[in-house]
Amino acid sequence: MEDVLRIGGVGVDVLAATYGTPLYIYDQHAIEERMEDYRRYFHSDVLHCEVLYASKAFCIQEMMRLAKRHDLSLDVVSGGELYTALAAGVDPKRIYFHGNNKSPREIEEALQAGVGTLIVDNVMEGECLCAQMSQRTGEVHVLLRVNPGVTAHTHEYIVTAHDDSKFGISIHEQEAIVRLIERFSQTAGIVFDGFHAHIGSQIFEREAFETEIAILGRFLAELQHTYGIEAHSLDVGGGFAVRYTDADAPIPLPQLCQTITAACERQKQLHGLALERILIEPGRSIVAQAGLTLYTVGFQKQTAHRHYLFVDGGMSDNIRPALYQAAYACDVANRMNDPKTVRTCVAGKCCESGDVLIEEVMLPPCQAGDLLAVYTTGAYGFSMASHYNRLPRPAVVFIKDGQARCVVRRESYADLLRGEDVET
Ligand SMILES: Cc1ncc(COP(=O)(O)O)c(C=O)c1O
Ligand SMILES: N[C@@H](CCCC[NH3+])C(=O)O
Repeated sequence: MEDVLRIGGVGVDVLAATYGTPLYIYDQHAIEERMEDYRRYFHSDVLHCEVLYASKAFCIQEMMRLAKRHDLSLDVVSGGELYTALAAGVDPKRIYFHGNNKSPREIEEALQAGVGTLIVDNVMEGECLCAQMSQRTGEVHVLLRVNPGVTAHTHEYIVTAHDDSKFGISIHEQEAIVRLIERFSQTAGIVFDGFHAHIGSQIFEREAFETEIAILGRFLAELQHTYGIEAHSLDVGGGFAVRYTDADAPIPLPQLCQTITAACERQKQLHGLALERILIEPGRSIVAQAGLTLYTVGFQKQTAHRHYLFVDGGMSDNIRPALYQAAYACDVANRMNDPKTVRTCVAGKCCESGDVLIEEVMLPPCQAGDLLAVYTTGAYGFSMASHYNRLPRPAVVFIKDGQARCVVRRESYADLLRGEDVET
């Protein structure tokens, strides 16, 4: 192995010298390969299969363009994500608009743009949509988000389908669901397609998805056989785990896709469902492993129990360790062959004791100016970045075929003042 880490054939020392640090670096080929793999493996002979990229994981125009090029649809959850997708030239019909509290204005924007499908999250939103549709012409497809009450084993902040979740209507509220679907059928322009559920994020167990689908199957059967409501589409969400450290063993993609398609086929057959189409919404598992964050090492210090190594970013570019106690792996990227002899705590530069990127990792002795690569930061890093402590957001670089290209420029101090030239 060379002393300097290379991404897509380019040395990270060259990238740091050209674009500065902190820097989000993506292997574009890895993203595209993953998109293709999803398209290849999410397949059924019985059901039409559709893959949506959950853009919240990493929402920039270039990602939207890649999704479009690889024929993925898009999941957006806000006017801002929708705006980004449209700006990138995504066909609005391929956009699915999620969110538990879309504003009336966002709904209006989505309808105006001709967004293909709205995922209605609660009864009030459904009523708001019906009211807006009765004032206009055109058509919108609707999926209703239901909460199947599945508790997946992941961090409590990213579980989305326990009984008291803020997302979706509980499948136990059948009357409310039936009434809402009736309202949809009475409203010109609304085409009710079926249901959506999403049980959480970074989920490792196949059984969680099998349980989700079995519960949804029984629910669809009850609606179909008791009320004559046919759901032609079922979107089972995303949440597929990735490998952040050696402790993680995600379900391999072919098995994951097979688990989902087989479970859906089984439910269709078991209950004689009218189901024709199934959808999944991977976000993290498309981009996380294709990305890393490159930092420059600054000062170090020894306390009674810890050796601290400070880097030039931190919770402002990666909130996940502070928010979810997320674990990451890293290397001193210009000393890849040096023996790892120092038990190190990697901390950021933000004014918070919790600004620790990696609690404990063995690293080689290193100096100010060395480069530290934190792996698997491609999802929910840039998209959850903040300006805390007025740190400008890092640049984003995509590497393909040995060529680097800056797809988001580094923010300047002047960018931080944008919007403040008002009523002084
Ligand atoms: C509705 C919905 N779909 C898809 C996703 C994407 O999840 P992940 O990035 O874990 O695949 C999320 C986030 O958890 C979500 O809330
Ligand atoms: N942002 C979270 C996951 C939430 C996904 C959106 N529902 C993470 O970084 O793990």
